[in-house]
Amino acid sequence: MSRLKVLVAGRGGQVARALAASAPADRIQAVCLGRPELDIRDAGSIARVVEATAPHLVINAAAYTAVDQAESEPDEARLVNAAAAGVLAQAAAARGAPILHLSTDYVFNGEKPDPYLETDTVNPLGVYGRSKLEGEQRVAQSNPQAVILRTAWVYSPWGKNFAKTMLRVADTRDELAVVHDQRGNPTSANDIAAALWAIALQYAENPKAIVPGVFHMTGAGEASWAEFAEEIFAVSSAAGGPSAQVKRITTAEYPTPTRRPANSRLDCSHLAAIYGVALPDWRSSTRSVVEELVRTKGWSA
Ligand SMILES: NC(=O)C1=CN([C@@H]2O[C@H](COP(=O)(O)OP(=O)(O)OC[C@H]3O[C@@H](n4cnc5c(N)ncnc54)[C@H](O)[C@@H]3O)[C@@H](O)[C@H]2O)C=CC1
Repeated sequence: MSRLKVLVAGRGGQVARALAASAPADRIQAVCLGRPELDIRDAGSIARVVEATAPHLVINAAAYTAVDQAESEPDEARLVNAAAAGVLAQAAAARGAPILHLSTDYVFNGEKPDPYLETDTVNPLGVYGRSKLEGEQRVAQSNPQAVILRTAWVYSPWGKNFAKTMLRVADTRDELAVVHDQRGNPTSANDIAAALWAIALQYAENPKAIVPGVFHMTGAGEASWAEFAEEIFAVSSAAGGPSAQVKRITTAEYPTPTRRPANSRLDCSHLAAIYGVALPDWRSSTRSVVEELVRTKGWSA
């Protein structure tokens, strides 16, 4: 194959922007589309775009990601994250194209004391997690070459994310209360993009390289939200950006519309074993994203 043509759905999102910024242009032609040209809720829009772009592979980075808001918009969350994801996967399958589909750590209830394996029982605590879980099932049923990649705690220089929120709040406050009893894997959208391109390139080399299934794909290492915030402020302060004192609190002290899993750490060894892909440690990636945010004052955007 000369150049692999990849359709990326969800253009404005963190992962889609990271994909657009890092596509290896000599080997991959990335066509990144979002609304209004590609609205994945609209099967006609998917059909038109897939016919016009004729992709060899599809990446679904479009999603309804407002975790708390999903509790009051369950139909919309389900439409985007489940039904639409299935239709996109089916449209790819009709062309013989694999789909790389992103999912979430929030498919788990967080009661396991250790990092979750792909074989562990799923049991989402809220609407968002349930809609993403149904999306996994629909995508897998609709495309025999579906690679479902569960990631977590995504941050980047773009869009809405925890790192930007911390810097924005620290710009005006000296102290910040952050929960310390939820543990997970902070994951840079840039690292997700690099991993997705690595898998796509394996397919470009060898069409038999796709191993379908569910894979965990997060930054290496782990943190609580409070530890993540502390690291963000340490890097920011060293780079001359805003920082604040972190007051470690419990989830009970910070109620939200959706319950979050106390433990959402994912074991990523299956991805390493099958695709040879492992994401860097979250601290090194946090450093580069926060330094960029400080350089560009990007937290205010
Ligand atoms: N942000 C996070 O912390 C986490 C994200 N994920 C998953 O990773 C993937 C990427 O997440 P992010 O890039 O952070 O999300 P994001 O919210 O930054 O981007 C999602 C994009 O999808 C677009 N979109 C929504 N509905 C659409 C539709 N009907 N048609 C076309 N585009 C539509 C939005 O406009 C947005 O640009 C998603 O599948 C998400 O569920 C998983 C775990 C954590």
